[in-house]
Amino acid sequence: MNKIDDQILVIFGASGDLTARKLIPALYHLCKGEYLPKNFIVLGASRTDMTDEEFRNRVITESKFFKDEHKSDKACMEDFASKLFYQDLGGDYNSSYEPVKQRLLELSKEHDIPENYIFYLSTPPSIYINIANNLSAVGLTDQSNGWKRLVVEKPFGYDLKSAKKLNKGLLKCFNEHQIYRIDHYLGKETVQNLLVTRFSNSIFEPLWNKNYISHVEITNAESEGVGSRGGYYDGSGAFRDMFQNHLMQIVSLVAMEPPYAIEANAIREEKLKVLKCLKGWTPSRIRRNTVRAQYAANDGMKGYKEEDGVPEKSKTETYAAIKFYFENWRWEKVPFFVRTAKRMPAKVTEVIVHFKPSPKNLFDGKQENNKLIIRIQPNEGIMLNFGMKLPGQGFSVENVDMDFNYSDLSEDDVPEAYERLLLDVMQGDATLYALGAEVEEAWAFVDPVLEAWKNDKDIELHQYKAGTWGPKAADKLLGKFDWRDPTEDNI
Ligand SMILES: NC(=O)C1=CN([C@@H]2O[C@H](COP(=O)(O)OP(=O)(O)OC[C@H]3O[C@@H](n4cnc5c(N)ncnc54)[C@H](OP(=O)(O)O)[C@@H]3O)[C@@H](O)[C@H]2O)C=CC1
Ligand SMILES: O=C1O[C@H](COP(=O)(O)O)[C@@H](O)[C@H](O)[C@H]1O
Repeated sequence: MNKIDDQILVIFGASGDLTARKLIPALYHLCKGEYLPKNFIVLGASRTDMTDEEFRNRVITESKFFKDEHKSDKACMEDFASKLFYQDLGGDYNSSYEPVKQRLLELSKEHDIPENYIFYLSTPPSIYINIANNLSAVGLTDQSNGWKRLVVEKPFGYDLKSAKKLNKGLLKCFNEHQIYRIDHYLGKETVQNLLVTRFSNSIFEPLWNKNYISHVEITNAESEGVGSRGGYYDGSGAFRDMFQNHLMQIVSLVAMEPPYAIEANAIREEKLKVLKCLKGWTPSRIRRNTVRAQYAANDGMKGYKEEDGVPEKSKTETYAAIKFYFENWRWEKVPFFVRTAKRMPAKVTEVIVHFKPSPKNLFDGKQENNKLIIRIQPNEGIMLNFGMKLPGQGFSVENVDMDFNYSDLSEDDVPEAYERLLLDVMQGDATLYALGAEVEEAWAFVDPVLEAWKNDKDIELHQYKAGTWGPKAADKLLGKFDWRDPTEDNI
């Protein structure tokens, strides 16, 4: 691991859910694993009036995470807690950030830390530009005495127009290379492993194209409903919440060309290039190739419209399935099928690469195609499905699985996505963060679908029973293929 500069991480929105549930636990693990630099401080900042001690209580003593898992590690906890500080922003995020600046200078001096600051935006997105402007107004974007980085949480815009506005607003205060747009799926080990699977194994890459691949299928299923996030979710829906960002990132990693190196610019440029090859939409193609649906009450589970914060007449989709193509040499005419939903039978994310059949079936019975299944979560791993001769007379073929479980590779637990991503930004490595142009390209693809779903009366909002695999219409979308049931085996 590269040496990490001493630094201060400033979290805006530090009184919120993400800070307590994800960021602080991830930082604690990094501290426990001795990954943090020698001099490191977290400065929480938000409008809530709190002292340093009250902030520590809020995110450690009262945290469910620390109650559940880490009672015993007292010395570690105390060391970690001593790194946490808090700065009240006064009434709102628009007051001058002079007090934040003074506090940072004091902390830098006291703890012998250069003015290396990460500003992590963990507030509602509506105030991201305000925060950037306020930082710039008091000179906190100035890099003469230390580097400055900005981490931006999703959602990165609501549509192409707002994403462009956000990019433009942030770029007035920070350069592109200082901006880290977070997508926690890129922090998942098996998502990163997609690069290794493809580009470190000469047996896969020669087959990774239209000559050998029949279609690519991606399932992202959650068993939970929207829970307490109904208010947020209803303004978003499955397509914005999961497809535009996380699933488009996975799709780009599956479809991109080999990068010239495993480094930020090389990988991000290839992802951007392949997104530019996505085949555009026409109204009829959207009608034929997209399906949206909402979960209905079933088996003791509430329907979406009965969830807290969701309007009774909501038309927001909790299920989205889509078929699309890339127009390039590698993928011409290879359909990609992606589905994402809440309230499915299981929580699972997997990529399935379906290979074409061999040119002629020489053996008894129907020939099953080879499949490579990349399980992103849970039970991270890879499974290759291929035909073998059944023992005995004749040539009967049965498809068998060769599987590899990611946990067999190391005794260590698979690190949480936020740990990896936080450590990367601390080191200035943007490989697993999205470029502004990538985000805009993804919105350009998603926008026409959302527009049609809103306005095209011929596009139905289907229903599916909570706890099932979605509406029949999504099966039709696959034509002669079938969705794989991810619960049929456990890799
Ligand atoms: N929670 C999660 O699991 C995930 C969250 N995100 C994203 O991370 C960001 C933070 O999420 P989360 O912590 O859940 O959000 P919260 O709603 O908990 O907000 C974070 C903090 O922002 C401040 N805040 C809230 N509303 C406003 C407002 N209207 N104006 C100014 N400040 C406000 C509050 O602090 P105070 O009042 O003290 O200033 C609040 O504690 C969001 O952009 C979210 O989309 C992304 C992925 C997952
Ligand atoms: O960004 C989001 O992701 C979660 C799913 O994340 P996972 O790591 O648990 O797969 C999703 O529940 C949420 O709606 C969405 O905003």
